[in-house]
Amino acid sequence: MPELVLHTSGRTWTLDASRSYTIGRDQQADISCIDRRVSRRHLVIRCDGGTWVIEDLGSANGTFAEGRRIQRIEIGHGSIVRLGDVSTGTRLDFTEAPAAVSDDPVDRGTSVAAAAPPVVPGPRPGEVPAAPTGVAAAGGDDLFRPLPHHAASDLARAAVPRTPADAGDARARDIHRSEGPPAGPRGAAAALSIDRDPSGVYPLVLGQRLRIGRAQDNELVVEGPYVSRYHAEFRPLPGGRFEIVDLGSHNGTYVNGQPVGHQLIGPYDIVGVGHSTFRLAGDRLEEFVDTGEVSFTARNLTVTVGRGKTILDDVSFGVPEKSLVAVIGPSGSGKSTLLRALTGYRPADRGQVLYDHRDLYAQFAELRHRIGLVPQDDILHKELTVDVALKYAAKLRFPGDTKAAERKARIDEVLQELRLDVHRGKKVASLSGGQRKRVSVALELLTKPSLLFLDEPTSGLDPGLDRNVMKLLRGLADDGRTVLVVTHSVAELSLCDQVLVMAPGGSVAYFGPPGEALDYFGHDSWADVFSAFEDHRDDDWGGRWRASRQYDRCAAEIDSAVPPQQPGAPAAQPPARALRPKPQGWIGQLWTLMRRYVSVIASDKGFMALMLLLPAVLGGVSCLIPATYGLAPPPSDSRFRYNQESGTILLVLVVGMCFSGAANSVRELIKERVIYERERATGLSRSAYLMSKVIVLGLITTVQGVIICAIGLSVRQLPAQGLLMPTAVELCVVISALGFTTMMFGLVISALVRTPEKTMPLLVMFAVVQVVFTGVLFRLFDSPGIEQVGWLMPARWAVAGAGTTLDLAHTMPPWNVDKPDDVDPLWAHTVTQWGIDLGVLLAIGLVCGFAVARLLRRHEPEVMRD
Ligand SMILES: Nc1ncnc2c1ncn2[C@@H]1O[C@H](COP(=O)(O)OP(=O)(O)OP(=O)(O)O)[C@@H](O)[C@H]1O
Repeated sequence: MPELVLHTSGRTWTLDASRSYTIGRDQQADISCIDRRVSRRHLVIRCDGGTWVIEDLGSANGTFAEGRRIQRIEIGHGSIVRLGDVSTGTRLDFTEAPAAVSDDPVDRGTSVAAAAPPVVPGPRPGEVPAAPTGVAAAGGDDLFRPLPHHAASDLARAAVPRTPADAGDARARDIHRSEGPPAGPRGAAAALSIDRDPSGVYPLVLGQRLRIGRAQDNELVVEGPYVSRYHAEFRPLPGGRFEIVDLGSHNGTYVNGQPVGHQLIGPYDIVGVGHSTFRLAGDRLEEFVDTGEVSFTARNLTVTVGRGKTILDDVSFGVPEKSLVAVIGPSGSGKSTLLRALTGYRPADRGQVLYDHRDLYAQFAELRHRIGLVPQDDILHKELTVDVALKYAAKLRFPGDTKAAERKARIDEVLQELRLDVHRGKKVASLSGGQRKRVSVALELLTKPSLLFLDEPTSGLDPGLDRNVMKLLRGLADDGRTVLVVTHSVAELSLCDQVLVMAPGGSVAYFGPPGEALDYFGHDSWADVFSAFEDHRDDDWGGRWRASRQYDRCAAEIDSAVPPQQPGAPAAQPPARALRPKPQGWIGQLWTLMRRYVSVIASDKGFMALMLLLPAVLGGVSCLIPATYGLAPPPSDSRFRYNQESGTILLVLVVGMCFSGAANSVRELIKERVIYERERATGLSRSAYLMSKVIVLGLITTVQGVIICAIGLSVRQLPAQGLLMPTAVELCVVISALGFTTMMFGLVISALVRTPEKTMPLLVMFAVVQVVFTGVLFRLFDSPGIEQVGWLMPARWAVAGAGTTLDLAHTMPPWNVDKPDDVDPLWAHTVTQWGIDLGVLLAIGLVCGFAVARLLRRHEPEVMRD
């Protein structure tokens, strides 16, 4: 009986007549295929009474030969069969094995491969041409899985899978490797999806582009909140190769986790667009949509702080897909540290976090879009209504070309899913703790993350709400997400699939089903377990866990997640360029942030009133100072030569503006630090964020400056003419500039402190220091040390600027009556000096801006720092 040779997707099997072969997507199939259109057990090939036959095993999409669906046909040399689709389905070509082969099946297969490359028959009329030769064809073998070990050994005796002309193929791969980017992340990425079925397989027509995006007129429509309408394009290159080109997408196109503008794609490369990843497989493109059915594994995570103190100790566990995992443990056992390590906020010093076999730290730029994190504190502006808060969040996270209607539709969907629609018009501040937590979860769900982390979502909630929130999380996991929740509450652990128990010292004490946990510890209640942790803090809880039989089960899962190309690789940092926001998004982000900020301010009527009242009062109190000549010098016919009060009035105006400017901003960063941290991790631009504060607060402060001046100067006599402009206008410019700079100082304080309470003492200190350094109370110039410190003070330069306009040096009495011309050089009544004073004042503000940007960096997820 002649042996039959099967050729498909660049591979060849020599079939032995003494046995049958199943083909299907099932890993247990003799020949396992990953085309999604192929059923798990699609067909069987066997030799029946001396004739080779194919029998469809009731496949969903059918088996086709000669343009029609078949149930059973005889096959032989030249037969062509397609699986799943009549013209584009996976193609099987059959030829007879060459006669001159050795008796040994393995040798036989090898000799066929080496000596006689299989002859694949040409297409019949109506057939799509066979896979293109050359590079694209070489990648085609990936459509078929490596055989499971048991099947491989079994088949080695009878069917020898091999690529067409192995040597030539190897050469083709070498060419790919030598011409592509260096090894590293590329190799790591090759592990992706090898054991997953693609969600879709699309034919690539040689010479034709394939555009990917949300819009329906793309050749490949990809849905998702992170996909732009026209996102990226596979472009053909000579030689059957393809490059991926980003079409200016909002959230980027990634190759092996790194953002690219355009890049040549080889068969080992993974292209990321939104929640989809693509891989070239011969003459087709495989799509893998992340629907939450992915593994998530922590391997040997270790975090050390200070002088080598370990706060997370070799933590390993593997989270099954679509599961709810609770992390519990006594206070200080490293739960928050673990969460920060798992989400990339503070990567572990050693170890790996593997998401779908991909290194999260190395590929954070792309994978961050798959992660949702609900921190302990709310990540919404409490002043806004639920609807408005979600609207701004969606604007910041979705691509710029997402229509308002699309965003609204997603918001509606999420609100409905979390049963929040009835609360959508309410202010976040007016919601209960549990409802607020739901809104935070809703915000994170907007972008459909497949992994959701929550840090103590039930803290402060009563047992009923605790249960409600945990049930919500259970539902989210069931709907196709992996949810990991850090919690202090053990009441609802039974709702979870797994529980990770952290022990003092940051090691794992247990990981597994919650129902088996108490048995493992040998206690009746969690209170007893936690007491045992407390009483035996120095015990080796981690060692005990690793020695347990439950650990073996867990270890196997962890090992299976390791990508083969990068065993034991240290946690890598992503390249800085990966983290820079796209320039085209900057203006959009700034505009949205400014609008949101104005909405937040406008929604607080009390605060708005105070903002207007403060300068009005400060300007008003300056009017109470009795001054016959106001801010002007006494007239020449007066009996007075000097106007002492002019300095006092100026001091009150300047200090009032200092206080007002700094007070505007001193709480503005600290009060929304958690929101900033979270948004930064989702791609918010630091400079756009800072600029939004500077512009909005700058405008408010300028208005305040005008109010102070309008009230404070309206009742005063002023010198008839300023240096460049009318005196009042010139003074107003300087006072407003002072407001801007002190506002920037306030931002420095706000970025510096760790708690809002610390802002007030610092604000008071700042204001008092400014009073001292105005240069009006005592002589500052020619006082070594003090003079130089004064140069750092905005008030010093503001008084100087106003002083040049008013010619304060000659209006106020001299410091030394014997030397009336020994005047402050910064007060010289010249246009140049006015320009210098104003310039330095603004320059201090600018320096403050850089300082704020630097300080903000400290509060960002470590992987986002650039
Ligand atoms: N940056 C740091 N420097 C020094 N020690 C730190 C640092 N961060 C955390 N720690 C210490 O590491 C340990 C673990 O802290 P972590 O906040 O992760 O614990 P936790 O289990 O979340 O605690 P809790 O349940 O009280 O929130 C604590 O002892 C903490 O003091």
